[in-house]
Order: sequence, then structure tokens, then C-alpha cells
Amino acid sequence: MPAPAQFLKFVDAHEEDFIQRLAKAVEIPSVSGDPAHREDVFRMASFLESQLKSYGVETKSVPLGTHKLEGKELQLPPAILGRIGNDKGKKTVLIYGHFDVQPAELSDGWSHPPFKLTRDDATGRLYGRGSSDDKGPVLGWVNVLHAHKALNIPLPVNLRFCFEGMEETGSEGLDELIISEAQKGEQGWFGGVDCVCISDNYWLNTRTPCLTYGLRGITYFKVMISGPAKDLHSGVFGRMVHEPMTDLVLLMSKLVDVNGNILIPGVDEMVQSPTEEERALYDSLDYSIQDVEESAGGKIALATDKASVLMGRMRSPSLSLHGIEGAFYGAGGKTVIPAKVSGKFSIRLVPPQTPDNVNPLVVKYLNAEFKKLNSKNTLTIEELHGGKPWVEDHNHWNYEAAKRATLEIYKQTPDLTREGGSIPVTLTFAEALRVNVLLLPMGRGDDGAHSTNEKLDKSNYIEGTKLLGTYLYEVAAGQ
Ligand SMILES: C[C@H](N)C(=O)N[C@@H](Cc1c[nH]cn1)C(=O)O
Ligand SMILES: [Zn+2]
Ligand SMILES: [Zn+2]
Repeated sequence: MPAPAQFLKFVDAHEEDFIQRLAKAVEIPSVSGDPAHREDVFRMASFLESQLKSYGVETKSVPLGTHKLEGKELQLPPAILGRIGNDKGKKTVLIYGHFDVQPAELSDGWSHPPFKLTRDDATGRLYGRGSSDDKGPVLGWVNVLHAHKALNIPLPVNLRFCFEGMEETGSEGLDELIISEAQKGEQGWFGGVDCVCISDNYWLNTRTPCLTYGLRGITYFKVMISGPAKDLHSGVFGRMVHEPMTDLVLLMSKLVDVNGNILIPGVDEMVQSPTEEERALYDSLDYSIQDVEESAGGKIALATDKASVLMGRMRSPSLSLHGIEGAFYGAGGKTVIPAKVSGKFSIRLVPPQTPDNVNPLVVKYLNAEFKKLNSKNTLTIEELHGGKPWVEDHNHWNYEAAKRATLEIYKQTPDLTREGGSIPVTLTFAEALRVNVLLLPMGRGDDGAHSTNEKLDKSNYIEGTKLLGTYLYEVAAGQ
């Protein structure tokens, strides 16, 4: 059942309103990983809740307790639950999304202030942190509600919402809420849910919409090396003492090689090699080495054939080094020996890997390699956060509905992809509610999520809003 023409027309006619809505959201710097922005994450929760309420959604702001971040005890942002429609004759769809964002500073290399939506009318791009990940898609659902309320047409399905403000920092507290709501059955906020839809990833390229049936998990580590009681003068102490930064760089260099092979014994080995049949699946996707190099902004692909490059992201684990806290990074040439430095790295996980079976291998290896350095400094290992990988059955009516919706809006058959990123609670929804979960992305592969100059193309925002609405009509139409 295609969406009514008046809905599609309304979306086109109200693109300015929808862009203004996105502009308001981008202006709230809801960075979950920075204690200084915690109030902003709360502000963003209130903004979203009021938007939902104004279109007739019954909402509940659920406190999730406290947690420790950067040594500070902080209140976790609330989860925003919502429901609209309770017609037993209709299917019930649960929508998940997140309203927190990754950090962003103009000094990172942004061309425009990251927390101001900047339009480039020549290219149709809407720049700003969170435009694609994940404020644009979340507001896409709000736009669908707005259109139905304004047109006074009933939604084709009952909707339930679960929006969180900690996705970029490990989704703390949300698993427990989902499990406890699921246990309440019909009485809970997720009672009667038939399927889940998440719009929080990206097309593989810039031209072909996709449906996503897998996500990598993640395990995130902070390794701290300390020794001196304070920063030291390298002219005074150089070659007299063990230097924490030297130890850390040596240790981090033992984690991964230049070709992306993970050097921690047992980690890569946990994953089965692909069959020829599986390789062919990756070969059939609309992708090229040029796509990865264009979206990365450099000719740096690890392989020359597209199947290998795609498998690197979709069905292999990867280890990335993210940063060193405590190191000197300012302008000029400060001759300092930093007293305490912390290296941050994460491993993206694929089945059968989980933080539980990978973390002991990482800790054992780090300790053994540090011992080999014979340093008198001290190593401390912290596991910051983690999430399991997820793979879904894409031969399901939920995916069929999304496929028909994509054909209607984009006149294209969507690619079927596995995403290299992680959304920790996806598997929790699948296991706790025992229903099919679909990832239906709005943005393109070159949106630059987590990067500088993150953007969402206006056409993806507007056609994406139509896609989300049309998907609901196709779910209602059934198999
Ligand atoms: C795919 C999703 N939009 C996303 O960006 N997820 C993050 C989740 C995360 C985990 N640790 C920190 N953030 C990601 O994959 O990095
Ligand atoms: Zn996201
Ligand atoms: Zn993200």
C-alpha cells in the first residue's frame, strides 16, 4: 500500500519547516561523551519530547541513573519513550534513534561552526554535527508525525518510540530499560510490538539506498601509562628515566599492522574465512574502490578489489587507534615528557566475537607486551564500553516492506548491507522483544558521520522522510 499522495506532497511543501526543525536540533550540542555538555544532552531530550508531544505522542522521560565519566559522577540523560495508536487491527512498529552526538570543534578542521546548520544551496548539503548521525533521521520520524497530524490522516500502524542520549558513549542504562519493558509484556511501553526499525546508519555509496541487516559490535579500551609524579623537562630527564609516552607508543604499535591485521593472538582467528559464495555477495554490491577513496578523501584503500574492501568493513573485525590523552599536542615545540598518558583504541567485533570473549585476550596480550618492555612505569587497563554484533534475517516481511517503500520513493532496488559501525542496543531489542529488526538508513556513505563537516543532503532528508512514512504504509499492507 503506497503512502497517500497528500503525505508525499506535504513533505515536499514543508521542506523549509523540516530544515528549520533540524537546524534547531543541531544547535543543541548534545555531546554525550563530554561532561561539559551533559546539560545539552538533557536539553536535547526535552526538545525531542516536546516535538513528539506536539504531534499527539504520549511520552515518558525515563531517568537512567548515574554513571562515571572522566572521573565525574554524572546523571545519565533520560530515555524518551513514546506511543501513539492502539488499534489491535494494526501492526505496531517500534522506532529507535539517538539524540546525542559525537564531539565536534571548529578547530578540528570544520569549514563552518559544527553546531549551526549551514546550508550549501549549490550542492543541496546541510552541514552540522548530528545532521546525519542521528538527528536528521530521528527528526524524519517527527516529520512523518507532523504530516499526518496536519493532514488529519490516521497513521497506518501503531507506533512506539525509544530514543536515547548515550548511544555514542556506550548506551549506558538502556539495555536494562529495554529488558524490563519487554518483561512487562502488554503492560509495558513495548507491548504488542511486531517489528523494530532503526534509521541510524548510511548508504554504502552516494547513489543506492540500502537496507542493513548487520552491525559490528565494539569493545573500547583506555590504556594508561604513568611513572613520574609530574611532567618533566626532556633536557633534564631525557635518557635518565623511563618515559610513559615511549612505552605507550611502543605498546600501541603492537596492536595492529599497516594492513589492518589485528596482532592480538586469537582475535582475527575467531572469525571464519568467507566462502566463495559469500565473496560473490560482496562482489554484487554497487560499490567501487573509488567510492571508498572518495568518501575517505584519499587514495588509501587497503585492497584493490572491492569484495576485500567491503568485507573489511562488513564481516571482519577491525582495530583502530583513536588518540592519546595527556600527550602534548599544542602549537610550537614544547620539550616535555608527559607524566601520564592514556591510549584509546577500539575493536569492532563480528560474530562470534563479543566483548566477553575478546577482552580477556586483549588484556592478557597488553600485559605480556608491556612486560617485554622492561619498563618501570605502570600500566593500567580500562574497558570503557562495549556492545555485541548483530546479524538479522533479511528474508522477513519487515525487510520486504522496506524494499517496496524504497522502490516507490527512489525507484531503485536497495542494496543489502552489513554496517561497519555499532548500535549496541540493536541485539537487545532483537533478543528481548523477539521480533525482527531492520536498519533503514537515511544518509549517504559520504556524510562524514563522526568526522569534520558532517552533512546530510537535503534530498536525503526530504526523500528519507517520505521513505520512513512509506515504509509504515508498506508494513501495514503486510506480506
Ligand atoms: C552506526 C551509529 N550511527 C554509530 O555511529 N554508532 C557508534 C556507536 C559508538 C560506540 N562507541 C562509541 N560510539 C559507532 O559505531 O561508533
Ligand atoms: Zn548514530
Ligand atoms: Zn555515531
